[in-house]
Amino acid sequence: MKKRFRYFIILYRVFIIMLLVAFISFKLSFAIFDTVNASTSANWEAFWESAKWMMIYAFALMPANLMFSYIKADTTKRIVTRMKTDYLSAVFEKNISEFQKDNNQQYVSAMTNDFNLIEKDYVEQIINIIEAIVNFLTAILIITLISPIILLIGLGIVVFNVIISALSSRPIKKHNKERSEMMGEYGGFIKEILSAFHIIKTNDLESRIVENYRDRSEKVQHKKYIIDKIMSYIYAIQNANFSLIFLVLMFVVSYLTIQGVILFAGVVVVAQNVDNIIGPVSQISEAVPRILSVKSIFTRIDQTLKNQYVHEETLSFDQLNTSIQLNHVSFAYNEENEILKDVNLNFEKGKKYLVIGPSGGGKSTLLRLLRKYFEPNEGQILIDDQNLNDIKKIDYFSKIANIEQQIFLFEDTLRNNLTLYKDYSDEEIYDAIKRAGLEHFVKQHPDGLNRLILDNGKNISGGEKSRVAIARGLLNHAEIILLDEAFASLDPKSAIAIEASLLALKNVTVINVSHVILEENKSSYDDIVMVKNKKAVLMST
Ligand SMILES: Nc1ncnc2c1ncn2[C@@H]1O[C@H](COP(=O)(O)OP(=O)(O)OP(=O)(O)O)[C@@H](O)[C@H]1O
Repeated sequence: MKKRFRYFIILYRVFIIMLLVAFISFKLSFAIFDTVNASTSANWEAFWESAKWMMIYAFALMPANLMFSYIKADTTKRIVTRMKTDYLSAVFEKNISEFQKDNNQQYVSAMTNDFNLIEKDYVEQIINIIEAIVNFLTAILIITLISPIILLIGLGIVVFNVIISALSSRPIKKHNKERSEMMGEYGGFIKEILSAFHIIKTNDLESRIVENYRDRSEKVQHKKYIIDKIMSYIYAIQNANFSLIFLVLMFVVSYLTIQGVILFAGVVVVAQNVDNIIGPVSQISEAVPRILSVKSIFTRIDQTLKNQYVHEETLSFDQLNTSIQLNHVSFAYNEENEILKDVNLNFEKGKKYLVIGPSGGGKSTLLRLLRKYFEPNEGQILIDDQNLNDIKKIDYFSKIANIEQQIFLFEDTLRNNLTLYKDYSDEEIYDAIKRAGLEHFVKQHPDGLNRLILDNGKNISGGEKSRVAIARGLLNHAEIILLDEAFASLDPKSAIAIEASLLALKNVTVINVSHVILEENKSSYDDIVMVKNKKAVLMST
């Protein structure tokens, strides 16, 4: 979110069209001046000529203003879309380990509530300020040409209002920050109750949840009420200020007319342009506190995106040649609880390993280290003698397949869920489908590979989901397949068949964490790893 300036380069379009509007307004003002002047001096010829130009400029102003509104809306859309897209890309820059520690709701909240506020209170207000400045300067120029003394009054107004704006933004800033945090938690709560829908209904928890929701909603609404209340005080002060400005300006103009410094036509033009002094000052006074109040939201968003731990990865990785070696590896998620201590293991290329051990013993943790989600606190994981920490994620991830019990499916076709949007021939896809035991599933549906998978696989069974994940891994031609309870939701017959096909893969290293040992395939493993009491040791099969 740093270097926000680059998002606003596109504002040149708004600026150009605004200059056009300002130019026409300028010409219109002087056409009015000439028309009134001609009428007071009873010069018909000059009157018709200037009246003609007055009409031309007045009509030209309509399409110019329309174009301005269009460009303004289009520019806002482009800036906000770019900011949102960059935000999501920055989220994907986060380390997996740090992302897992965070509450995901903060990202959801940033992409919804925070960006709505940024659009309304930041982007739109910056555009309003450009519009206001151009209008203000045009009006000042026009009035200065009529009478320079009014320029001094105009500048006085600006200074006064900027001070008021800056002072009034302070309380709003604090409340906006608190509201944004509150919205994050509120969104998390809503997500939670919707995902626990069936548990709430079957356990008769509706009234409790509704009450809890009402309390939280009340707090959120109350915060908005406080912000609105402060904003109304600010607007009231500003309105009083503007009325005063109008009176002062009209007093000065009337005085100068009596003194003979300004013509009557000048009074008309000043009156016509007073709005363009007061309006922009009002717009700027309203926009500045809103823009400043968004600063806290940007700070919060920037913090959510920051990786606490940054390690530069320098090594490329094309293929596994010999082994994956754990050298005195120790790991803890937090200081109190060490999960693995001084683990030494060697996974050889092409061999098949079954990882077993008691629940909570650290099997999945071992896999997470091998998947490069986390780094060992001590010791090293060496991939062909190169430290896994230094290997580029993009290279490494393209060579491993992760198959887990929890499988994520996109709301898209079966084909895209299998290929993960990469290019594979139909032959390759059908081969993976066959080996993963998905043939019947594909054939039974009239749309075949184009059948639609709904909302994370709501319309398919757990076993079918597992097979999709396995087919993905096979299709990816991964060199290292890491499985975590991948067969847990399969019937024994399918589990045995799929496990056997994975164990038959040549040159592919398979590390399978599983509670269940399928006796039929046990002897096809090269080694069994027991993870227990913070240790991981090889046992013979
Ligand atoms: N992200 C995490 N943060 C903190 N502690 C964690 C985290 N993930 C796992 N743990 C803890 O680490 C220990 C090992 O967990 P792990 O999931 O590796 O065990 P496991 O052997 O795979 O267990 P199971 O067979 O039940 O899946 C457990 O005590 C668990 O509570």
